Amino acid sequence: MALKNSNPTTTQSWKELTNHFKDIQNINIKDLSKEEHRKEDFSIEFGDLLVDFSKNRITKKTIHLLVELAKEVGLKEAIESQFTGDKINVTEDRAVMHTALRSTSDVPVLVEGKNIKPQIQTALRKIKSFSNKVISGKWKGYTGKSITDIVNIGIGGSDLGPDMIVESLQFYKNQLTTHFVSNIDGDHVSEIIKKLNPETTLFVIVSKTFTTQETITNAETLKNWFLKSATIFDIPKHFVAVSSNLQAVDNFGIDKSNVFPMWDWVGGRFSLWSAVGLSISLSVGFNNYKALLEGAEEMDIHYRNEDFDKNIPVILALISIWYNNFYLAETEAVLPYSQYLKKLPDYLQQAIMESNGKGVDRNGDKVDYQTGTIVWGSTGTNMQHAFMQLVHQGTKLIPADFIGYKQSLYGLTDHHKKLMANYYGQMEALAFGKSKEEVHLELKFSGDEAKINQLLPFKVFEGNRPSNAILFDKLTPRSLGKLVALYEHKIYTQGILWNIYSFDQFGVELGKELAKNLLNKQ
Ligand SMILES: O=P(O)(O)OC[C@H]1O[C@H](O)[C@H](O)[C@@H](O)[C@@H]1O
Repeated sequence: MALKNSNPTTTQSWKELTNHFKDIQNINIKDLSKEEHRKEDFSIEFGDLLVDFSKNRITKKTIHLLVELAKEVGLKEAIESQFTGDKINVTEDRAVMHTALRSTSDVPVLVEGKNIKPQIQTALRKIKSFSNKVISGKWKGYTGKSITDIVNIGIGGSDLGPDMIVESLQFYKNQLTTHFVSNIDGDHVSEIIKKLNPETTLFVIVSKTFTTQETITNAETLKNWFLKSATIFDIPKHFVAVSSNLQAVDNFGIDKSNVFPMWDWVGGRFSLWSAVGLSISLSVGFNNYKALLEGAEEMDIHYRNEDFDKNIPVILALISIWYNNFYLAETEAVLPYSQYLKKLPDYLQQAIMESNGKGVDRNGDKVDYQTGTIVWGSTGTNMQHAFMQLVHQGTKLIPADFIGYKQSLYGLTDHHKKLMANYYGQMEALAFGKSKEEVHLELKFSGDEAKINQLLPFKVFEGNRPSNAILFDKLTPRSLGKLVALYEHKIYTQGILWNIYSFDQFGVELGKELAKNLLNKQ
């Protein structure tokens, strides 16, 4: 079924939202927090995940109207179209099937009339058996030694996803050391080479197209380095590839049996659930990799079936649209209170900004409203000592997602108590601020009245700055899968609401072409 094509700003719901915004734009989160049952009414619990969105400039009416907007633009049908294999990536004439990669149901998913589930299962079995061989030490290098180091060679979606997950699941890691080479900057690969022994290193070349300049250049450099110690007959023991371009992989000299599939119905930035996640499976073992997929599937089922007002990705997408299109907020912060998630903001920048950074609607017309949010962030508590000043007292409205965990992994309870006190403390400070009266009272004992009056304006926190608390019990492969899938569905929801295509990325091409032209002229 084709996606509905309508300018959201011309819908009845948008008109009502515009009027509603005029009525409540000066609403204060502090006043809203006094409402009875505010927390319960503006929270969604889903297994080990609790999303509290009560600290937002929204009322029940806001949510109601936003949900109406989602209905009016055909979100329900759009979600079904995604899950059932319609070619919703219209500009590239492709289905978008990352959800099928993690589906454990027997229901066939047809892409161009062909059930894609069997090939997904075959690929998973291959990932499992290969990972087991390498991790157990049965897979030997050219001198008979077991593998100690994995080098993932890729960029964009073929790097950010696996890198972020491996970093986030460090606690679950096995004895293998995993490296990621992405940048065309030769100093990147050179630094990694310093750490490697060719006899015990496995190279995983990940590129959907197998034409990406950075990846192929890095792969060639690493192959040449490897061949200083080994021969071309040793390549099958040390080089594997993940790609949909079998011819190019063959030309590179990779053994056919060492190729893991990629399909055109999986977008690069949504590909860590495919064999692009091979480095993840090698690093944390296949069972943990599978648990990651299962967590994502849980979120898929929730997204597909839950009513919009209880649907976590939909609600977070709608609230974000409220700020983006009505309050005209330009950016959003993602603030994980876990050092493990330090690469999540980078990963989400590609997922979100490459998907929804579009200025033309599904009709091909230039949009006259804001799309794609700018996302940025870093881990708490470090960022409290860096950029949070601006979020608390600057002139910009920056809605923020605070991601936290009830338990820490190593169980240092003293640390964790302090970490979570900061997690909640920051959200409270943003929402409720500190009034003149409070500041005055605080300063009363510390100086004369003139000094107090001089300092007062600088110490006041306006508050009324929105945040969402995304709280899991514990960081596990499963809960991480759920978290990443949450953001994936938020992206699609927003793309549907903005009437744009979220799955192409033509905007990255021009710079590549120009770089090529410049190279050719040299
Ligand atoms: O996997 P590859 O074909 O090498 O592509 C790697 C990356 O490069 C492109 O420029 C796109 O912007 C990304 O979406 C993609 O993930």
